[in-house]
Amino acid sequence: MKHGLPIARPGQVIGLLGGSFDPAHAGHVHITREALKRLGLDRVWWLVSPGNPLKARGPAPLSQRMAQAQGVMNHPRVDVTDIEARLGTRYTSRTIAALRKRYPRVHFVWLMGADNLAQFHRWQDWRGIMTSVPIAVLARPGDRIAARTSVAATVFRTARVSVADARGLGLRKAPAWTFLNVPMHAASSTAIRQNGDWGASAERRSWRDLH
Ligand SMILES: Nc1ncnc2c1ncn2[C@@H]1O[C@H](COP(=O)(O)OP(=O)(O)OP(=O)(O)O)[C@@H](O)[C@H]1O
Ligand SMILES: O=C(O)c1ccc[n+]([C@@H]2O[C@H](COP(=O)([O-])O)[C@@H](O)[C@H]2O)c1
Repeated sequence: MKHGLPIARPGQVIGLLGGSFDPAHAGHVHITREALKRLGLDRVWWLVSPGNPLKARGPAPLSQRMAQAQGVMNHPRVDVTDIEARLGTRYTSRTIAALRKRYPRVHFVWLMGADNLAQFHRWQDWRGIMTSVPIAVLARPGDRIAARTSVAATVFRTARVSVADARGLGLRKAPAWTFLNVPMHAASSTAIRQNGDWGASAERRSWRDLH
């Protein structure tokens, strides 16, 4: 880590998995391993978000989510980071712009579950994200059809890369995205929270309180 940011070598292909991780679970681990394998990534960085701009409910404190995520994700090529808090960014478009500026010779790939592609067109400057980094979408139970018929998938249909070519996704010029129809994992943070296994005593703050 340099200035609290991970070190990356020029030419490396790094997957970015942004999330609330409130809490991190086996589904996150599963898609991370699948992305490493199927996209030929050198590393994956988990970006534990200070707070999802679209979620009204505030997450558990960042330090608590970071510690829990570090306990769940144990892989030599994965870094669990609080990059967005360090950069002072919340919106993905700004995070990606800041990372591309700091790591001009690194190839970033944005990773997300199918549920996020379905509502991707609600993200700030989502077209700008699409045209700045390649994106890999990973199957999630219940969300495959919504993702495939989403606004983003429709608008950028000609930029879709076949699974057969997914290994080279990170070196492609954006817009370029692929849908990885990986074996699905049903874990979700919502279900864990509903079971009362996480964050019952966590101090929760709304996203607005964080600003
Ligand atoms: N089981 C899963 N399969 C595929 N993708 C997943 C899975 N769980 C999470 N993801 C993806 O990981 C990223 C971070 O997810 P997040 O931290 O919001 O977890 P979550 O389980 O979706 O949380 P919540 O239930 O609170 O919305 C998102 O892109 C999400 O789509
Ligand atoms: O930039 C946006 O407008 C935006 C809107 C919603 C979600 N995101 C990002 O999407 C990632 C997944 O969020 P979440 O809460 O579903 O885990 C996380 O990195 C968020 O910061 C980003």
